[in-house]
Amino acid sequence: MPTPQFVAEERDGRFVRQSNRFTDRISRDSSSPAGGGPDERGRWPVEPGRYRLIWSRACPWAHRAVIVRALLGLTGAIGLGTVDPIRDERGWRFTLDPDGRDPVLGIGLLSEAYLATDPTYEGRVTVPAIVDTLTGRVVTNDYPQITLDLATEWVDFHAAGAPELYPEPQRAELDELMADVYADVNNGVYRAGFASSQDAYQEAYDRLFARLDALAARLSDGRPYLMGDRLTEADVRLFTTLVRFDAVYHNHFRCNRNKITEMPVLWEYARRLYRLPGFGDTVDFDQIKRHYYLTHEAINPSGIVPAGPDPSVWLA
Ligand SMILES: N[C@@H](CCC(=O)N[C@@H](CS)C(=O)NCC(=O)O)C(=O)O
Repeated sequence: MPTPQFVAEERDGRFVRQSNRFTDRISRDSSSPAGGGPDERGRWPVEPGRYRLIWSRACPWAHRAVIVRALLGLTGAIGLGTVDPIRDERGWRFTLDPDGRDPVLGIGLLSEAYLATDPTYEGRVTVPAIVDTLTGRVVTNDYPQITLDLATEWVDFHAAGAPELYPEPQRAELDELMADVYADVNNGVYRAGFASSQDAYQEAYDRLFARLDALAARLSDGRPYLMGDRLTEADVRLFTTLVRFDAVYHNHFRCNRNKITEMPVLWEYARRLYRLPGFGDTVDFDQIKRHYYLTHEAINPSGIVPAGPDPSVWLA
């Protein structure tokens, strides 16, 4: 049975994210033949049509992979399975599919793929996960690496004109920027929301808004994207938190110094991204809100899902 979400993941009132993951990779460097499993370094061969990305529309970490897959034109090369935004005590379920089973993998619960990979697995069953359709095994749930590998290992299958999301000359700066965005923003909202002491909450809140102010200052020179004129992985990573912010984090996670709609530079930037193919068209506010407000009982015991905010502001 999967571990309940976020139990026992704290230290001194501070929320600590799990680190155990499946960390194999799909790589151009794999020495395995087509149809083969991982090589001695855990590298699976790049093969269009073979792998299936499993996501929840609610999950910001999984959402990044879906945006990157769309931006790079990999929708035909890598399949997509969608779990129900509401986990029950068995974890993520394919209840949105006919007969409650993923039509390609034939499983009803994502945990089946995890246990097929490692029958002794006791970590969290998380999305995103990339599953091998030939064996039903989880290749990776290592979400930071998944998107970087889509950008760098799948280049032979990118659409013509696809953006270079992780450009070599900018990697040092990008890595530093993405580390800050992760610590203070992507994970920062969770650190505020799941803090169980006032001090831990305050620290996360302060760091979150200091970082958002710094990001707004960075964008205030008129650049369209964080790294300048070109869209990169950093924009994808920031977007998935910004798009959930007013609907969930501001209220549910008490990140309420202000809404994103009240930060003019960030709001304009977020809406610019929202309008790009792959971004707004992969956002589902209903599933996002139902996931957070219905499954974090400790934070929202009534299970009431707020009616607002009006999502049409994103397209105004
Ligand atoms: N927890 C993952 C990141 C992805 C993640 O947290 N996904 C969430 C959904 S947003 C999940 O699947 N949670 C299920 C659980 O923690 O049991 C990790 O740190 O490796």
